[in-house]
Amino acid sequence: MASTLALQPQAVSAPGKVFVAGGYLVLDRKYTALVFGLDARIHVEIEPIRTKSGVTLSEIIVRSPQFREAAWEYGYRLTEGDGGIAVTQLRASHASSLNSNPFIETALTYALTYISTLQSSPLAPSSISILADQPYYSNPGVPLSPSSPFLDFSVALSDAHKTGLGSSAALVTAFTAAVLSYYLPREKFDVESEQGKTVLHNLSQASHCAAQGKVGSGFDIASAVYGSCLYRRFSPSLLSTLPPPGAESFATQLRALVEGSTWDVEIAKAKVKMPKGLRLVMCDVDCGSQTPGMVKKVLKWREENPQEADRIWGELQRGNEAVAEELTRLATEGGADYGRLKDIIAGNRKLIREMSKASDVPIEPPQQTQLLDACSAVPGVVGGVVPGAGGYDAIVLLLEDKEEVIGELRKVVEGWKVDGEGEDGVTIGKVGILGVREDMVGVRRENVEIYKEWITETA
Ligand SMILES: Nc1ncnc2c1ncn2[C@@H]1O[C@H](COP(=O)(O)OP(=O)(O)OP(=O)(O)O)[C@@H](O)[C@H]1O
Ligand SMILES: C[C@@](O)(CCOP(=O)(O)O)CC(=O)O
Repeated sequence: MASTLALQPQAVSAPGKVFVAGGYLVLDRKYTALVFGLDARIHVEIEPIRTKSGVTLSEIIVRSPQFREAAWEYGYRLTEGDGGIAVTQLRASHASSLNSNPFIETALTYALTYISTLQSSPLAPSSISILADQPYYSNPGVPLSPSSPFLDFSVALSDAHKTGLGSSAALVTAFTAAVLSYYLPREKFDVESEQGKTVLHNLSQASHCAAQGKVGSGFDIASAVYGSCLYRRFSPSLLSTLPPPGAESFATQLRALVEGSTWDVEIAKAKVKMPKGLRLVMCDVDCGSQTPGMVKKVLKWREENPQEADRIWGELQRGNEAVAEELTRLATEGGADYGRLKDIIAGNRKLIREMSKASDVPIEPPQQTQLLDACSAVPGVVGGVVPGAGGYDAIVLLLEDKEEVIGELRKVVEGWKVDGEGEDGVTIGKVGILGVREDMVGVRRENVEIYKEWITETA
């Protein structure tokens, strides 16, 4: 498959997220979430395939050069019956095993299929590189050169320790945007335009859900596209009638879904601001315990105790909106009296603990209560919460953006030690401050030059 037009290299990045308020509630459209985009981004660069040998390859090669054995080669072809573009992973050699990456494979299938509905010319082969900012993983890494912003982690992706910033959502968003920007002319897709963002959001939600095999609230894709926002989810039924890739009419239905007006998602960027003197800090908590099934268990509790759950969720929703309103008020009117904000956050934490207890799910378990209380007592720290679904592995704090406040906070968290295990048998280990803060900007085009040293030719 060869194209007649010379395609220009493109690069796009999308931010990670921290879910400050509305975990669980946001699964129901009645409620909203307060999500902040972070200044940690996943970058995707795409360019024509270059081979040392000069041989023409008709495939799309995706690499994540910061990790070992992280290359995926795909063949692709237009299917019959309007089933879209079928993507097949190829083996690099007979000896190598197939190491699949469902997020990349699905995002590629959906993006190429959408493109195929907009233009009939064959899609030229390409080479795609993924580069992630350091805070996504807690593994130590080394820069390729002193000026390089990206680290070589020297491990396989399966050995990367994720810090929970939403790597798959930022990846799917940046990847989809890069592929669309590369193959489509600007008049058909412009990542900087509102229409372009809508298409990107809808397409990325559809492929991220398909790759995950479940329909979550989609807050992570929304913040990867739009940055910090107040988010009301789309109706999950929107995705239920889409046929699977390759099935009859997948391509037409995907385009209709992505461009259609049925999306009832609400993204309010204007309702979320960060006052000038404040910032977010995230702490990663080293903890062996994973808590699968938390969402299922909370939803079951809600189903079985509708009155109690409605009361707690109603109060939490008001508290969550109050956080957004107070932040916006402080950002607009100025002032440095954070007393009200402190009270609102403390009130929300109380409700979260109530929900934890009632559902018997460790959303804010006692180990995290101790850590949050200690951090909140540091002068200049307004408050903090367990982000997203909660659990043992992270906290997020709102504090005055001053060196001395971070310095004092660092002393508390880095010396943090819980003696013995909690009643639930879980011990939390080392706590570290992640090198991230909030960022209001979502997906954006990048200069392709910054990735040069990471891009390798194909043999
Ligand atoms: N740098 C990368 N290169 C290629 N694939 C990646 C990269 N980072 C993440 N991924 C893909 O995303 C998957 C991780 O996604 P997952 O949804 O489990 O976690 P997350 O989005 O980082 O975390 P959370 O939802 O807890 O915030 C990896 O298994 C891999 O397929
Ligand atoms: C519990 C939930 O509301 C938030 C999960 O957030 P996180 O994966 O912990 O960042 C689930 C969802 O919104 O899809």
